[in-house]
Amino acid sequence: MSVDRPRPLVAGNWKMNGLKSSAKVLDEIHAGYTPGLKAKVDLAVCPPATLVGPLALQAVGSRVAIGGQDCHAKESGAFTGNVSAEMLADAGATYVIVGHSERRQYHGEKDVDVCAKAVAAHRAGLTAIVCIGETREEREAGRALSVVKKQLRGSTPVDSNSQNLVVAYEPVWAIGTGLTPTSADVAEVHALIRDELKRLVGKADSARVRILYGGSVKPSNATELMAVENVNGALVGGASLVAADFLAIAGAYLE
Ligand SMILES: O=C(CO)COP(=O)(O)O
Repeated sequence: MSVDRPRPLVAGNWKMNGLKSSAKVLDEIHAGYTPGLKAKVDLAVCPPATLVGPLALQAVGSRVAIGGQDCHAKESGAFTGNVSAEMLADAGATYVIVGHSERRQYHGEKDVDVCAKAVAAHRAGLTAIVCIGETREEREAGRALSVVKKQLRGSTPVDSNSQNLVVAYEPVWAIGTGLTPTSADVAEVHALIRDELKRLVGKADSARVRILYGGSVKPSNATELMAVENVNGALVGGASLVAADFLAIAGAYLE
């Protein structure tokens, strides 16, 4: 293994799912995060904002990191309903997802907004998981690479480095659909992201940034997807709600 190859990260995005009773899912993840798995892969769980504090307390000492799913660009103020990166950090989060396609689609977030949120994450000491990915129409029009490149450039703050930035490639058409790109297509996009990262974080650090694949990752396809060059883990939606499935996906790194 090359010295520079980043340690993989498997992160669960619970989206708008999870109640207090979901603590048991985290318990099950703790129980299954064996020393063998800990040696190979980092785990993070990104629950809804209401559960960030409780799950972060529950996760103390477990090496499962907790993250938010979005943050406001400002530290505080009159922004009813929003949560700042500082609040997430205060609640015990160490990651925050920004620019998820569901935020871009349903909340009209543009690259510039995503970048401002990632800046906020860095200001608060959080690692930003910056999400990018093309729609079905864009892929069919042969524009996947140019869309991903533009989103990455527009959404990544200049102060990014391999510690405070994770990139998640999530083709919109693969999210929640059971569809996944071919390994060759994933490899092509991840190679482009790696190459662009040279410009964004510098050549030396670019090899250490974790680039996750997301979109219908399941235990049944994790081994193939995680083996693709420049794939350094997964951002998992639906399958992360079931501890056994989430752990089985992470278990791809034991093979
Ligand atoms: O959007 C996703 C993770 O952020 C992927 O969701 P699914 O794994 O449910 O397709």
